Amino acid sequence: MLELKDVHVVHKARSGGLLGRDRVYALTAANLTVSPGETVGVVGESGCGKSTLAKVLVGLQRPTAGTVTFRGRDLWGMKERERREAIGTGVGMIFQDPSTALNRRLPVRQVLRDPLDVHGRGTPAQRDARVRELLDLVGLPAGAADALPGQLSGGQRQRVAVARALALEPDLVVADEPTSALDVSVRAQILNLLLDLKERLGLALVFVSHDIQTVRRMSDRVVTMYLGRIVEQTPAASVPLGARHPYTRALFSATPGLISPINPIPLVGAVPSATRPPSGCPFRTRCWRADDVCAAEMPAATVEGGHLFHCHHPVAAGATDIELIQERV
Ligand SMILES: Nc1ncnc2c1ncn2[C@@H]1O[C@H](COP(=O)(O)OP(=O)(O)OP(=O)(O)O)[C@@H](O)[C@H]1O
Repeated sequence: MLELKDVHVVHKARSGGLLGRDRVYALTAANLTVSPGETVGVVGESGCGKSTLAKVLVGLQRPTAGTVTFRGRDLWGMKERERREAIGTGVGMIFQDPSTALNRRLPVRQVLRDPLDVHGRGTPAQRDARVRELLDLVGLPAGAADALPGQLSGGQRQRVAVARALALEPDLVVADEPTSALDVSVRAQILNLLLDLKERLGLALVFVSHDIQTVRRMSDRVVTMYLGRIVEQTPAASVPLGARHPYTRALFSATPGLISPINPIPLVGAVPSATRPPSGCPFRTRCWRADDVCAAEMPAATVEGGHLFHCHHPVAAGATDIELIQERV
């Protein structure tokens, strides 16, 4: 349904740098396919390019290089009007903070009618009916239509954002940290709503989150990003012990409540700057398995069934955290 091929996004550095020429390598050589009905979870530390990937998927970020194919057509080869129509009706996006994503001056009714009006869907009466249907779909009372977003709770606002994303019956919803701005008490409700809607409507879902436990629980496939690169794609059922990339293992090991809450595999040092990524494998400066080969060459993809990873020295499938910690000593 949606495919990224060798997609790069390079920004000019905000700081400008020497002569203003510094570049930020936000996304490098990204290859990703999203199939109908599947849930893809994206994990990685702050600044690794998760939001950039999400924006590329929903057509909000034009790649510096590479192709984005949506329903068999090159998204950035289309005329602007066609692209807006294809993305506007085919992909819904849910942002982190519903307070900023929704227009505060418009009542919920208009927030939800807006995409229907823009894309000329149905008669005015049919649009009103669709608004009622959408509120019902996300578990809000019909009376919520008259409220301004500011009069709703954070959880209710995010329900409105979910309803808006679904207004035009997309095949794919991309949710970028959809619960991180919400109270802990309502996070589970929003996640369950997303899962429920996904099942009922047969949606594909791309779910970006810092909360890797949740990603693991919600997804069919876990995509690990590091310094702008997709370094591993693992079937969620085999995460974490089946993951082969040392970074995925370290990331999941550091999550309380997973396999080794007491002795996580330590991630030594900080993530290098995205303006000067290391040569070869981007993770090598923090990897206990790295050697000269890792510094010389970016590892090609190894594909084993539905599992893909880029590593010269992958961890054995099933290796325990304790075994990996011992390797480091
Ligand atoms: N418009 C921009 N101009 C310059 N640099 C940018 C821009 N947008 C993102 N970046 C940089 O690109 C890199 C990737 O950013 P991105 O927001 O995609 O990461 P992220 O994984 O979503 O981070 P977080 O989890 O903190 O939201 C970062 O180094 C970020 O500072």
